[in-house]
Amino acid sequence: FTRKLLTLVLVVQPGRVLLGMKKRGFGAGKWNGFGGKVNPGESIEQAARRELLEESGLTTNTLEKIGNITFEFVGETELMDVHIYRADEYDGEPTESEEMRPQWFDIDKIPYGKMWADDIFWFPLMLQKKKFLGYFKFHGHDVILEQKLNEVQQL
Ligand SMILES: CN1CCN(c2cc(NC3CC3)nc(N)n2)CC1
Repeated sequence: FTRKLLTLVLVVQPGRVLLGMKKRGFGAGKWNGFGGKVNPGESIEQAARRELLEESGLTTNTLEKIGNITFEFVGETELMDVHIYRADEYDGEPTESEEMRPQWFDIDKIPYGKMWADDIFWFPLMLQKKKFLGYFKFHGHDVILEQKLNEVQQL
């Protein structure tokens, strides 16, 4: 298998989380955090900051590494290696971009039915500020065939 480095940033405030409606490309039509690819010569954290700014208009001083999930898709040889961060503070105003339409969601109204199927499993850990390692094997984009998710003390 080859691994593709990807980032995902969740901006969390007391009682609410900022999600973006993906307008095009991979995951279009789903609510998600903000993220993308890691360019050559960029650290994963720098890539996460860049994508947060590009996709939401926000910057942050408090990017906490909280998770790492590997995704396998049946029949594909490229794994997705998603590095997940939490930002508890931010600067700027959530701004729609070409990629994303941002919206705040109350924690008890997170639209899991309109998000990637894995989110319902690890969001609760993210919201409790736990750190985790995960592995999800997908058949297509909607069916999880296998999953592993473990809390860890450090990433
Ligand atoms: C650049 N993006 C960032 C986020 N990302 C994913 C993937 C994902 N599940 C995988 C089955 C697709 N679940 C969430 N929540 N985010 C993919 C790549």
